[in-house]
Amino acid sequence: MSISYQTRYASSPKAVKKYDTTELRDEFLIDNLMQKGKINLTYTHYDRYIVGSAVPENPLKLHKIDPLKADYFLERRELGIINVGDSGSVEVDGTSFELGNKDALYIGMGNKEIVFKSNDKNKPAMFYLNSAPAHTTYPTKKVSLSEANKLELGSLETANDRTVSQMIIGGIVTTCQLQMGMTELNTGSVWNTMPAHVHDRRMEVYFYLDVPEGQSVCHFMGQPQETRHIWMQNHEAVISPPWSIHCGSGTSNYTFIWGMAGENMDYGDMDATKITDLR
Ligand SMILES: O=C(O)C(=O)C[C@H](O)C(=O)CO
Ligand SMILES: [Zn+2]
Repeated sequence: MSISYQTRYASSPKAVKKYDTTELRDEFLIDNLMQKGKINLTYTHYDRYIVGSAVPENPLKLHKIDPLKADYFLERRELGIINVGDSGSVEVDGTSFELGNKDALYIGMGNKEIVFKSNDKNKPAMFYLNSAPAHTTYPTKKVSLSEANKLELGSLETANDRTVSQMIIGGIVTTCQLQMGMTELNTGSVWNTMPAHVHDRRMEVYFYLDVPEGQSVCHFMGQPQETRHIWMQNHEAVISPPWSIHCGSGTSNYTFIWGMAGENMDYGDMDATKITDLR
């Protein structure tokens, strides 16, 4: 089975300032995720982060892709997976890990055969995938949402009452540079990541889910004094360059998965922007 992949090169803030809606979406929006029976990947040149999905009706194997120039996908990489669909499993060199809805799995460098399976092909698992280059092997580990480290942030008064679940993060899982987690907005709250921040030491990707039928999320990006927006639908992802803010406001509450890589593994390493300084 062939895996479909596309490549995204990195853009400078100077260039992005001049992008129109189509150019912004072509460069940063990933709107081909969660297609039944397929593995779709986007290889970005932002910290060589790969974003993708696997939705198995029949078992799907994660083959190497050409830009890796490797013998197998995880020869020099690590992989984070969060299941946003029905139950399924991921087989890692013959060991099977059951993943229910919103369970995560970290797979260390050096594992050769990764196979995605759904428990019921009519109600498939939907595996969201993030991968970053790795320099050593750390143990593969499953993390359920209840095992995550929780941060209660924001308030209903400012429409940003939300729970951040840190899932693939130091203290829970040891990784080379990958971090992943999930942020759930409570009913009545629509703003994520406000006050907004940048972190020039890490890139980030947001994947929006649990967006109700007929609703959308407006994702904000750009330098704090030169912001742009991208309207996003359920199960779409957006690349956030290290120089860009990444926050959003929905027409209802929703959930999103964040994933990051770079040279600083400290989640709290963020340069916040005063809300009133945003332009
Ligand atoms: O709601 C939030 O705030 C977040 O989830 C923030 C992200 O986790 C993030 O941007 C981490 O750098
Ligand atoms: Zn961030």
